[in-house]
Amino acid sequence: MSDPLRLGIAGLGTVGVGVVRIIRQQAALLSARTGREITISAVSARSKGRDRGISLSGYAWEDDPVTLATRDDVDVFVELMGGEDGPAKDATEAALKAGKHVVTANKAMLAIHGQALAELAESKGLTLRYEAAVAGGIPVIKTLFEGLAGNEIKRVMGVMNGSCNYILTRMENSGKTYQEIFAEADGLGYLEADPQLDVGGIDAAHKLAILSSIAFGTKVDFDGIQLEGIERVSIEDITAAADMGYKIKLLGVAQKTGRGLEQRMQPCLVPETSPLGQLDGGTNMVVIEGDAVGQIVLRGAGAGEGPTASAVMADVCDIARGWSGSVFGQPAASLETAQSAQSQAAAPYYLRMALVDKPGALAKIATVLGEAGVSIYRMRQYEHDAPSAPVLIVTHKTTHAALEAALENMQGTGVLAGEPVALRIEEV
Ligand SMILES: NC(=O)C1=CN([C@@H]2O[C@H](COP(=O)(O)OP(=O)(O)OC[C@H]3O[C@@H](n4cnc5c(N)ncnc54)[C@H](OP(=O)(O)O)[C@@H]3O)[C@@H](O)[C@H]2O)C=CC1
Ligand SMILES: N[C@@H](CCO)C(=O)O
Repeated sequence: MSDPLRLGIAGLGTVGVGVVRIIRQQAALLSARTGREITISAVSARSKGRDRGISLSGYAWEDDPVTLATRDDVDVFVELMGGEDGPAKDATEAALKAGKHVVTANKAMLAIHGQALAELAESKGLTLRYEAAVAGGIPVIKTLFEGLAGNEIKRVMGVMNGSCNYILTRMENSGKTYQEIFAEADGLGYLEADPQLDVGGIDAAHKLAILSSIAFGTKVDFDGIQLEGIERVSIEDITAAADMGYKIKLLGVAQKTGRGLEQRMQPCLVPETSPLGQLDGGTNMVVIEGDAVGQIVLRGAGAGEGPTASAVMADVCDIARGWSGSVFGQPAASLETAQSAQSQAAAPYYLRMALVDKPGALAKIATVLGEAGVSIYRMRQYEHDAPSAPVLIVTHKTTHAALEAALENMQGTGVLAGEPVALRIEEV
């Protein structure tokens, strides 16, 4: 049997503790599978005295993650602290400069600094792996790297933030408002310390940026993502969408078009019978379309101690086996700079509006839509007591530009009793 693979783990929170637990509980299985013992030389976290519910005996303690990352008895630096910059980035860079492989779960760091870190790792002939950074326990990075290596990837999409999917599903099941369910999720500890990372769509967009790079051979381009969170999704829209046969999901979509790389993370309607429509609670789903394989769907836990530690250990095991490879699936120097493109592909849209309840109001809206070239596919007006009439419209496929023109022209009709809501319907 080869020499042990010695880890230095910085970060002993949810994920770090999960990794230590697997290494302690599954030592025999891990060495049988990799042909090497996997050991922990040293650990680091902020507070040494904190009870973490696991024994850390036998591991050296370092207060400073950079010192940990560069220790002589560390072969692989495992970064599980989080944060785009600060100690996570400092220690990752220090580890690579000191000749250590790195495994991280840190999507924020990779979405912003992925290219520079990849270039550094590859210049040193080192491995930088991050299976846990996207969709937690779902092996989506490995699927793209290995299982789909023979495919030209056409589209990647999915629900990649469990907290948002939990909130949207709970709103749907309970009929409660966004504000009520946000407070509930926060109270249950389901949200990041900065909840804006979740509900603002930023965490999910970090993940999408990483997937796009691997799928399309482009440099990670977080800034190129058209981003909108779930804060403005109302219970009225969730209920109305359900009535028309749809669910609202925070959906990430990335695809290469003739004009460049289209990346968007925004609330969309999906058919309730589709796999994405049936994804409830905190679960994640990633849908990948390849030219040869067609469409595949991956589903599983996107967060939590066990699932995320499982993904970290997949990377550790690959390094133990001596498997390496480029950080984003092809040499970092060969990744193209993405030309970001707004979606121009036609799609159906959902429109919810309140109209002044007087003769000809609906006709005026239909005229404005028609003049912009937007064709109505389905329409519903509900019984009402209020002076305004609630109207739902599902359009035929139309471009975003045509829809925007129609929405703008509606303002001049004098029949709107509130701001219309328009959401894209994603065909999945
Ligand atoms: N939790 C999850 O389900 C998932 C998490 N991830 C990613 O995994 C990473 C870790 O997440 P998670 O375990 O949830 O985070 P936690 O907040 O639970 O743990 C963070 C750990 O890092 C330590 N830490 C923070 N700052 C420092 C520092 N300056 N020096 C040393 N140690 C430090 C903390 O120390 P102390 O305990 O003493 O405070 C803590 O042990 C993040 O990048 C996250 O985005 C990815 C997928 C899912
Ligand atoms: N806040 C994230 C954690 C996993 O990245 C989520 O809800 O999916």
